[in-house]
Amino acid sequence: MKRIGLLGGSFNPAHDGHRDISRFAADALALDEVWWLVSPGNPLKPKAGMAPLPARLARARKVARRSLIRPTAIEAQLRTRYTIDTVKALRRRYPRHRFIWLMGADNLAQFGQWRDWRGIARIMPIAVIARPGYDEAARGSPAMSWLRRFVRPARQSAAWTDWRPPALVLLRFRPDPRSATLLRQADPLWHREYEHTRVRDPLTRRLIV
Ligand SMILES: Nc1ncnc2c1ncn2[C@@H]1O[C@H](COP(=O)(O)OP(=O)(O)OP(=O)(O)O)[C@@H](O)[C@H]1O
Ligand SMILES: O=C(O)c1ccc[n+]([C@@H]2O[C@H](COP(=O)([O-])O)[C@@H](O)[C@H]2O)c1
Repeated sequence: MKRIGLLGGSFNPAHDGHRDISRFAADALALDEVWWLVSPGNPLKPKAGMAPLPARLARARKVARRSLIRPTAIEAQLRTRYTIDTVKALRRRYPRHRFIWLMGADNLAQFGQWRDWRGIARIMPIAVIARPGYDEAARGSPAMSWLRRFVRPARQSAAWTDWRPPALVLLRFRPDPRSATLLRQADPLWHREYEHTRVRDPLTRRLIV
């Protein structure tokens, strides 16, 4: 049985903030691995400005080097876009693993707009990582008014495999202001470097095109 954190994202591009929050969360939650689910396309985000999936996965692999992080584009293979479908498919495919959903506070602020978000929370525990500028919106979010009753103390976070979902834990590490938006502003063509890179998905061994 492996304990796995799932961090879904556009990773457009992946950055050291993703790496640091993943490592902190792995520590707090005693995780064996953190899988970065590099999304073929966030259903709520416009396609414009989204770098190609192979470039986003290649960059994520580079940022995640020599760590317990495994970037994957498995949603492309599962043909899932909505997180509810992804988490159901992953549980079927890996019945021996235990999964916890990880997300930054900005995602919790929007969580009420995700398809069947209560269903997601009923499937696996959720750990939310504080993020500068978003914590108030997250605390007051529509989803939080339902999730609040399921909050567990952060000091118990390593015991998450004993929790019966819904269960939510709020993790606070050193606030990390890094974001993909800032990186795109500094270098909108960051993905050029990966244009001719052939990238294999480390989880499925498939070539990503
Ligand atoms: N600095 C950070 N602190 C906390 N959580 C973060 C941070 N950066 C990213 N995350 C979280 O990592 C996951 C993937 O993030 P994503 O790929 O959207 O990167 P991003 O930096 O938020 O991108 P963008 O600026 O384009 O929205 C999300 O759950 C997001 O909340
Ligand atoms: O399932 C949904 O309705 C849904 C709506 C918006 C975002 N998500 C997921 O949330 C994760 C974060 O996305 P992003 O683009 O904010 O990095 C990523 O895994 C998306 O697939 C999921």
